[in-house]
Amino acid sequence: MPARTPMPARLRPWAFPLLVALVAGIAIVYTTDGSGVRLSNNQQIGQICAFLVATTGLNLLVGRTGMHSFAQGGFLAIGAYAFVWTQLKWDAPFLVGLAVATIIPALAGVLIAVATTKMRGPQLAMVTLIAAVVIFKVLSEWKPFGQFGGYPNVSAHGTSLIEPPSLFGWELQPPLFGGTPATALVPVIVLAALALLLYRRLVGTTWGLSLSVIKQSELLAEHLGVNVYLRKIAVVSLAAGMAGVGGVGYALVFAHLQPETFALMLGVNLIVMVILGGSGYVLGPVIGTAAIVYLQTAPSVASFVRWENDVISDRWYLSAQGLIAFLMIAVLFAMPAGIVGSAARLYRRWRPRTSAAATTSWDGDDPAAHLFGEEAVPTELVVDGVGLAFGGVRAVDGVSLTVVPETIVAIIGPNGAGKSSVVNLISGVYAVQGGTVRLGGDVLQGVPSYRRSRLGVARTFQTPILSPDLTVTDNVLVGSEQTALGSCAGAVVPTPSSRRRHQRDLLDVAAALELVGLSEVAGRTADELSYGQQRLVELARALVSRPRLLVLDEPAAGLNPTEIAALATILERLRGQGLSILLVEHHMDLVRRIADHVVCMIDGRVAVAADADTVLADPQVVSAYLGHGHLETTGDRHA
Ligand SMILES: Nc1ncnc2c1ncn2[C@@H]1O[C@H](COP(=O)(O)OP(=O)(O)OP(=O)(O)O)[C@@H](O)[C@H]1O
Repeated sequence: MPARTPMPARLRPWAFPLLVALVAGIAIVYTTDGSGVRLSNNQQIGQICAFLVATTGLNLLVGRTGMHSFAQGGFLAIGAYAFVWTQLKWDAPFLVGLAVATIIPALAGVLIAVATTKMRGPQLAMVTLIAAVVIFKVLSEWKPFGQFGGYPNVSAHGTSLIEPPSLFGWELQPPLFGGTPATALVPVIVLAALALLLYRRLVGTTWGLSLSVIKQSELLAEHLGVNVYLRKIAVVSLAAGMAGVGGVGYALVFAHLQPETFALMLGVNLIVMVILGGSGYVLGPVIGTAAIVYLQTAPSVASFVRWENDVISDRWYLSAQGLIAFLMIAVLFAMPAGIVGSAARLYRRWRPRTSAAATTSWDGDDPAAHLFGEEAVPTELVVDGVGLAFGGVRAVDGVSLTVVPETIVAIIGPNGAGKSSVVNLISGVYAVQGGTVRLGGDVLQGVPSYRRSRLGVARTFQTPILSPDLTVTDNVLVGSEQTALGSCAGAVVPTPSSRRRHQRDLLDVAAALELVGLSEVAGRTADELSYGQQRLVELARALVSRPRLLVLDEPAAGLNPTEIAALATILERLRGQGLSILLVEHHMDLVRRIADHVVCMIDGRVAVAADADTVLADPQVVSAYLGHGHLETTGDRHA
């Protein structure tokens, strides 16, 4: 097979914006041409673009954050009504109307996100479904809003046709008559293009990547410094604002509001568009939205339905909606990841793996010194008399230990001794029941995990938690310092400083990957890696936040002897940089080699604490291990 020429790295970031600009340009030229363009074609294109803004926002929720919301149709309706209000009541300029129609649904999104913050899965979906119904009822039946729902040219209903707004002195004519230039479609197409570019930009930033982590594990997200509560509110609000923009597009295309358009089915349709196209992929909603809008309005579908009624059966009436539903079920049955998702998976199977390249490679001297050299603040961890009980089980009973900078402390002990519970108390999974935990001058107890992470605590888990579809680089990048507003604003509107920060983060990722020996696989997706490599990705992710304390829960579990030796070398290098390292470990060879101090726990208490040789020779330790397994564990307990 001839070698494929990869696109030059310099051009790669421009490929997608150029493609979007090209397609948008063609759509604009076509719809504003006027001569002979069919009204139905213009309305189809306008409707696809209007809905696409909403479905792209929804993709952030469904595809990225794993939150299934039926309220997006309701937010679109709020945007449409708010825009029409500003036009008919205030005679406001177009951009003012657009801003109002974005902000009001975004605020409604905040309300719904706050109300549903503790809900997940079906419960969340149900509440958003009810919200969609309530929004529809209020808008269509409450008089102040209901008056905007009308049908053009039907005097019995009165008419609420919106006068064409003007933008920069340019009248935005809706596609109401065939053959006229539909100038109103220009902003609608531009807004759809901007929504796609925003999505694409957002998901590559630390802020956007954190959404994928929330989908994977909220616990992990908290441990990476993400305030999950605020981030979910932010993403629901952003998606709702985008739905509002979609509503403006809808009002511009049809120049009036037809209340039944915004009924519950709209929310259902929007979510189906995302899933059918391929949730989590930028092109998913494009394909899904275009396919469903086309099918719903295509004359060929109507003809088929007529043919079915006339020829096959007049006893069974197959509606266009019914036919589309059948088609969708068939497509999803064949392609569970949606059209784009399944195509992407096929492509990945076929693509030569060498094509995956890192965006930034490491060409410095010492990656450990890059990450920790200048800014490292040696910090001592002091755990003093902490306790934890689960019902009647005392998992941790008055445990005290200290990790001074530039040392590795290992906690060993038989299964169920309370080792992981101590780690969980330090990282904030559980609240301590008595005792204190301090890192340098900072008191950690009572502080949520995301703040502990920002104070310098980084940890890995017994079983690695990675986002399988993301590249190794992205999986590590998400460990970079997470701040709330700054990173969101920088993600939405790129500034020179946010760009510099992103470049710096990518360089840190390259350094961390070099340090753990994974530079070669930086561009691969996490699910292409071996188990041992996945553990090292977790370690790299913990390192890019430049922690002061590194806590590792059984880092050698599942690794082969060569990988364990490599891990030992990495940890020794990190110790050399002044880090305080605490690890829970069952591999005694590793403990013997690297631990400066060993704490053996038995039944929730510290039984012995000293250097490795002393602890491993202690009769209590020997008998506790003999009771539960082997002390000289050279193999892998989990294998
Ligand atoms: N979430 C929980 N709910 C109830 N009991 C728990 C929970 N987590 C731990 N325990 C109990 O607390 C005790 C200590 O468990 P822990 O996982 O801390 O032990 P460990 O030393 O880490 O064991 P292992 O080496 O098997 O990981 C055990 O009796 C365990 O059953």
